[in-house]
Amino acid sequence: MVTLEVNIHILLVTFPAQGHVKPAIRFARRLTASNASLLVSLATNEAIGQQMRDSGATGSDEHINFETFSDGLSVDGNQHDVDKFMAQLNRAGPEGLATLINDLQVRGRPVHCIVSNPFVPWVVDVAEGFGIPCAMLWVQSCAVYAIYYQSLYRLGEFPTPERPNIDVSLPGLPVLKTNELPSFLVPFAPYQCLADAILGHIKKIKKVKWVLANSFHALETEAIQSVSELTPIMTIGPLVPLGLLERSTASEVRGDLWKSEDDCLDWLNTQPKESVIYVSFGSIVSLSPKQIEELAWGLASSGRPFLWVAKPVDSTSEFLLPTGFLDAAAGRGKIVKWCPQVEVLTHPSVACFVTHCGWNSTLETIAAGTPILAFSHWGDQVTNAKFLVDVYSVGVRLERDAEGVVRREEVCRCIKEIREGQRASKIRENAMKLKEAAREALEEGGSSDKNLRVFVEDLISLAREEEAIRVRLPNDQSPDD
Ligand SMILES: O=c1ccn([C@@H]2O[C@H](COP(=O)(O)OP(=O)(O)O[C@H]3O[C@H](CO)[C@@H](O)[C@H](O)[C@H]3O)[C@@H](O)[C@H]2O)c(=O)[nH]1
Repeated sequence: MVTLEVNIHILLVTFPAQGHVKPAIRFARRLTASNASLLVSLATNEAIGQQMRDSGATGSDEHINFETFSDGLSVDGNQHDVDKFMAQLNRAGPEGLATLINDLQVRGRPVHCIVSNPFVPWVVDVAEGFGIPCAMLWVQSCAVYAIYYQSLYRLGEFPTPERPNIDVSLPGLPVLKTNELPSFLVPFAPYQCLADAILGHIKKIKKVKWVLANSFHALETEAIQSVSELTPIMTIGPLVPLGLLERSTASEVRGDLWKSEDDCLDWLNTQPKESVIYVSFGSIVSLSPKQIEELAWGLASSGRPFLWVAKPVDSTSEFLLPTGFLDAAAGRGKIVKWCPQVEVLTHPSVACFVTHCGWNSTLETIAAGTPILAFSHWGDQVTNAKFLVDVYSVGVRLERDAEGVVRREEVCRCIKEIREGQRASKIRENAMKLKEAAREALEEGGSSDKNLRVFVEDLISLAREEEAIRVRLPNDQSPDD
């Protein structure tokens, strides 16, 4: 391991959401494990910072420091109106972040590089204002990156209000129907502010020195090749705990925003091998009461044990299970509000995962080699589902009816399909091959390992140059003067 005379301090600014905090912490761990000269400060807004402290997510790690910046909202402020929240974050975030950077300088921790994940385009401007080199940690798939990039620059034909339903054909990707594109790109789709934020971030990509993607080459070879011809990208994933790939038993800072009900692992210990259906929709997706009802009765009538993460969207709402369901599923079903997903996915009792196909869940499942029942909702999830089912062939898609509901019969049909018959065997075989490919990407000399080293070496060279300039300059001059 190369060590430097100076420490290199990386400020990792994460969008305040579970699906962004988790890969950011895992990236921080990879960096600090790769070189003893690297220190990482992970920064998010005050509300999420508080939530992380409350759930014990900030755990101890001598090379990773947890910081917050102000977005002008109180820590217990209502963040559930996405439009208002994004507007506030865009308005107050830049000043809050600039204050934090100055404060770190005063505390003797000048920042050498800023890394941000998507949805916070203003971070690039703040970094530029301070003259600090900037990287983007892309926390979705490279295929999705390619789609957003080409939509931004209209490099292909995309749906418009006049022609909302077209097939989109882009190099290196399968033909995508409108409902397989990241939903923010579909005309009149909800959460336009998120489309603006993500496209706004990609627009600034020319000012960013490195784009580091949480993916791996063997998974997305063609998409990576085709997008690389347009704009540079380096895969450094999958950002999953190494224990998931059986490479290490090192403990991880888990980064959960909610207290995890770890005793579900004891319950899993009592279940037969490869029998349990694990069900979770990540941190943001909410199901309609009708959908909860259909899913519940589908699980109850599947005849199999299940572990269901039934999380209310926020502290003011409840997750209402249908009357009689708990009695019907007694002894066979376990319901929790949050679980240690990585441990669950690797538990020998788990047979398959009913997932919303968020990118972290997707990569964790791939790394665990667990077959998937794809139940996507919006954003990149729909594109991830397309790839999981039709390209990687590691899952089965739960189909919605004309009202947009996945009915109980469909739940049962898919559980049967992923467990029995020829397609099920092929899916299990493919899942094991992808797991192996994920392991290879991360092992020494693997594609993601090499890219991470390139990034770290670039940082070291930059720090050396800066140090050389500082030594040559008189004491009262900074390199920028
Ligand atoms: O009980 C649970 C449930 C989830 N998780 C973890 O929470 C994370 C969830 O991330 P993800 O699967 O990506 O879902 P979301 O939180 O919904 O992520 C949002 O952000 C992602 C990155 O932008 C997008 O890919 C998703 O579509 C978007 O919904 C994963 O690491 C899970 O292991 C737990 O630890 N315990």
